Amino acid sequence: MPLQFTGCSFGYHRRRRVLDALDCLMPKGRTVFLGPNGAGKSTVLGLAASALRPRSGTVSYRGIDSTDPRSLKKYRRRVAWLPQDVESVPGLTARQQVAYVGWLKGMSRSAAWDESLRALRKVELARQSRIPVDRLSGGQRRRVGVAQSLVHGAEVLLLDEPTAGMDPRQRRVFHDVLGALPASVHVVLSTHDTADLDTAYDNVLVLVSGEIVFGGRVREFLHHAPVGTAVGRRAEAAYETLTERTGRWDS
Ligand SMILES: Nc1ncnc2c1ncn2[C@@H]1O[C@H](COP(=O)(O)OP(=O)(O)OP(=O)(O)O)[C@@H](O)[C@H]1O
Repeated sequence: MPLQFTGCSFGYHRRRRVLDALDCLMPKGRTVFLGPNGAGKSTVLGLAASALRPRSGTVSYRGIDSTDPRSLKKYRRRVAWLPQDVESVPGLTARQQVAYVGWLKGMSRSAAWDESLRALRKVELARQSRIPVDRLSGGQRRRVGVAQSLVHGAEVLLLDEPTAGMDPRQRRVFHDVLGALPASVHVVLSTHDTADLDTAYDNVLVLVSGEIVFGGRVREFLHHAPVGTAVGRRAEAAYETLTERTGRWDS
């Protein structure tokens, strides 16, 4: 069973609901999560990470319910989340912070320490491993965040605009890291970048105003581009068709 939202409603504080009884299945493989600013992508990923709690409904992975306090720990061990803002733990170096996240996810101290360096190597940050995270650049901090999401070998990676602020080389490194993950790892990645969509991902989810307007394979998504669209523009055109069809502006 993949990651599943069932009748999930959520709003921040007492404000209007961002999600209203959302039913959604995030299938196996690499899923790119698209939608206009403010559509609710970060909210969905935060709920999937169990960092946010739905007002009603459930979020589960392979039948493990994140909204049940008895299974929350088990759920969190399977899931890794890279939020939009990677926080630095004051005083910790890049390696210490990545190891700390591994330990929080249930690894032994020594395994977390060893794996932290391996994860930092993957994102080409081994040389900066002794530098406090709050002294790294924005793009480097995002790479620490990617290392944090890799450290404990999670079954599900939830990545919220992971390449924002990365230079072109590091974006390539990131996509290589993604490509080298075992096929069994589920990846859900939010982005506004539709380039390379057909080669980098298996599935597409499009969210508009808290509603899924498309969920399916990349091939089916590309069929939404108007006939005659140049091959290089098909993903962008399909996205425009699907988001404009709703006739609403989200930002
Ligand atoms: N911490 C918060 N407090 C109050 N409202 C919030 C908070 N975070 C998000 N929202 C609101 O929830 C809605 C969905 O926001 P969200 O960040 O999930 O969208 P998004 O699709 O990720 O947007 P973007 O593409 O700009 O990152 C927006 O109306 C936003 O203003």
